[in-house]
Amino acid sequence: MNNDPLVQAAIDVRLRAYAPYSRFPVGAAVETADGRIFAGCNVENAAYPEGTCAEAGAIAAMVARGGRQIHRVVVCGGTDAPCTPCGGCRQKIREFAAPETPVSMVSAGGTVLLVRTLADLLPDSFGPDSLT
Ligand SMILES: O=c1ccn([C@H]2C[C@H](O)[C@@H](CO)O2)c(=O)[nH]1
Repeated sequence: MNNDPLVQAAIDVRLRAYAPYSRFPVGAAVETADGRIFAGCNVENAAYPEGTCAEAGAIAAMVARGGRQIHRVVVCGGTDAPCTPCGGCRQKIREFAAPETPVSMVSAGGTVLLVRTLADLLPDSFGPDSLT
């Protein structure tokens, strides 16, 4: 087990995922600069491309509560292989996180399988600062 509340949030929310097509439920949790935790799960759709990822749900929940800075991310894919964020989610995290922000991939039991920084996952990225 793991007593990190961010890990537990990702594990718990994964159980609420709606993934009838892929049968691959995912949970994600983000922690903001002020220590708040927001969680999200994947929500699939019969029109497949309309499905949304767990990370997108967690980020939307954060923004809806006024959060703007992600300090940590945890993703739980339920398998013993790390569930790394898809390319689109890496870019979504990039909008609100610094290059050194850790992204941890955990098992359903809370074992940390892999930790990468955002810059590891998305090198030479395009972000808000690129537009100024
Ligand atoms: O980091 C990830 C990887 C995959 N998925 C979802 C998308 C889809 O619903 C299912 C299979 O790809 O897993 C996520 O939510 N987050």
